Amino acid sequence: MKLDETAESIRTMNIRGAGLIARSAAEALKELAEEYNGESLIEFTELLNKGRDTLVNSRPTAVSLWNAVQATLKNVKNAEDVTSLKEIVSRDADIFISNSKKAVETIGRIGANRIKDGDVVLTHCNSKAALSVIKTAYEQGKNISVYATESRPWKQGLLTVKDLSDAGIPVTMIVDSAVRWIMKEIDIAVVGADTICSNGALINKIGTSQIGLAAHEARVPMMVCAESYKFSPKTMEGEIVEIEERDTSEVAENLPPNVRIRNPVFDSTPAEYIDCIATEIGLISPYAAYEVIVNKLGHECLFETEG
Ligand SMILES: O=P(O)(O)OC[C@H]1O[C@H](OP(=O)(O)O)[C@H](O)[C@@H]1O
Repeated sequence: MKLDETAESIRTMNIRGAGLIARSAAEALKELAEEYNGESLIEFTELLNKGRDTLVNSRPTAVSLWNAVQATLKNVKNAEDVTSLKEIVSRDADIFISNSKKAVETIGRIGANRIKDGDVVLTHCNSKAALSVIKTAYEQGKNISVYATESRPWKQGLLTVKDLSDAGIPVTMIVDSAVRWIMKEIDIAVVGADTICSNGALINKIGTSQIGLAAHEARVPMMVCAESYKFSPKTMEGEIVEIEERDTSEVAENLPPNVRIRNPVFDSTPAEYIDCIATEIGLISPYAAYEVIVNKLGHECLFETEG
């Protein structure tokens, strides 16, 4: 798939889920590099930078996309010629993609340790990292069942219930507004992440903060499942994460013309509602987000887009 097609597929949500978006972006840059048949290092670098911008502008909220292109292009400056630049981008894309897949597996193993035999789990939207945790717990022989939210307006919950059902896990779908009513039956809420801020706040699918609030009220722990590239270095500089608002036709059509619709598709859950974050580098407190950004992602990535 050409880079422009990948960006368009991300925008239209044919490619979706923060981890898959990240891997697809790395793959698109790799293909762009491999297909370059010119001889100018400057022209090649400009092409890659343009590709990076096209990808990053396709969806604004999930920092996984930004971190993926940073990781793929971080050594561009070290290339001496066109051939070495191709090799560098191809290698760094492969490393990112491979580490990303391994991270989802590791998160499954670590997060599953927090799920007990007999637990009733609540999940939201369709997170590969959260599903890795739930499926690993089930594969460990734990007798669990799952409530999955519908996740309006895109109804990603339908993907989740199919996946869990295919794995043999008892699953019940509920509408998003049933979360607080059902919470009394829930032992643990397990959700994914699009972005985690330096203050530990979680940006995830719209409705996640209501789950956090209801779980907090009911003293039900909420575990976030997130690869380290879901943490945002940009928030360390005070950036406020842009919450994507998508086309209103996704919510409803043919309403009277004076009815306004809004379609924010992410929200922010404060750290105080989050029990723990299962990452590939361990189970951490949301208040350790700053350390993950500094130690795992590095300050360097903050400044690479400048100049
Ligand atoms: O990376 P994984 O864990 O698969 O998904 C993380 C998050 O990405 C999704 O966003 P969208 O459906 O692309 O808007 C959901 O918000 C999900 O929780």
